Amino acid sequence: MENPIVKVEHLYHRYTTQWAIEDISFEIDGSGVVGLLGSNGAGKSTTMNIICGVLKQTQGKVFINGIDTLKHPVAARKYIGFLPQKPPLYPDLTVDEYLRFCAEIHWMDRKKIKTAIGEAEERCGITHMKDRLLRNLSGGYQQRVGIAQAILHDPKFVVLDEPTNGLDPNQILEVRQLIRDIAEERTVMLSTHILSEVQATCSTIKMIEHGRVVFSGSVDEFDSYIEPNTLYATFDLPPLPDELMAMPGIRRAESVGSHGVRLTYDGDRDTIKLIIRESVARGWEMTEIKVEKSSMEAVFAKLSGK
Ligand SMILES: Nc1ncnc2c1ncn2[C@@H]1O[C@H](COP(=O)(O)OP(=O)(O)OP(=O)(O)O)[C@@H](O)[C@H]1O
Repeated sequence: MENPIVKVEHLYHRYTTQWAIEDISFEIDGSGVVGLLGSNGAGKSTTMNIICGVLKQTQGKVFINGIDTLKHPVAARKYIGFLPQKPPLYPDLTVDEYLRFCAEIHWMDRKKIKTAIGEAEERCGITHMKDRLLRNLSGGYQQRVGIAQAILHDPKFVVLDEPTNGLDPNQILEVRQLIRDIAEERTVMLSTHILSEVQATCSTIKMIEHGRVVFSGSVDEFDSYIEPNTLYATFDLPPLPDELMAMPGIRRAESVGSHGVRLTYDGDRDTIKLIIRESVARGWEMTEIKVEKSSMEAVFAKLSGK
């Protein structure tokens, strides 16, 4: 059986006396984008830095494609591309010079470097900037160069620490599209605390709080983590909220505009059926009824204990 691209086993780290992360374990496999979520200081960067071999864990193991990162760090790193929170760019180099330098520190085969740089530049939409000094690039282009260095050696696993931080809204959209593109043929893990970013780019989520994994699953599972208990209905001849509150299973009712009503209910499908029957019987002329899920923000707040 093939090894998962990443396996983290009982990972602990402390910088000083307190644990920054405690007993983190997970596996990641297949292509797509995994979102690493968590509040400020939750332990995302610590986890990513350890996985990428730039920080040595206090305890626990990381395997990249089955390779133990402590025993064989150089072999493991061949499979990893990493864009840290602060991209390691050298402002006095041109894009081409910088990517050549990165290829050399990845010990890439010299004969393949030129082609690899050309491909990475094309992929990241920076070919026309290849002779520009990095200091003269906009934040969005600098981020693309950072992503280009992370995919230059064609790694199976790419780690991006807050890749859209500091970009303007247009640059954010472009970089997210680029991330989705590069995740078509490899696994990408990105950290963020922007929930719309997770919805726009990720297929699965791992959430860390106080150094521990508090959620692991699909974006849909995250969305449905809080049992939905709100209904939204519209009527051509809406009833008074009190009429709805008198029905079994309805806890609250409030009017929204001239035709809408938001209802807090007991979560039972029979309550929805009852509202529909009553609407017909009493001539309220219902035009829509839907279950409203909790927002990602509400799920995030619940999981982070806030
Ligand atoms: N070099 C360091 N020395 C001491 N403590 C540190 C160091 N780096 C991080 N920490 C602490 O470790 C904990 C986890 O930090 P980490 O940077 O991993 O969190 P994060 O989830 O990436 O946060 P953010 O979203 O703010 O980047 C925090 O309490 C942080 O203060």
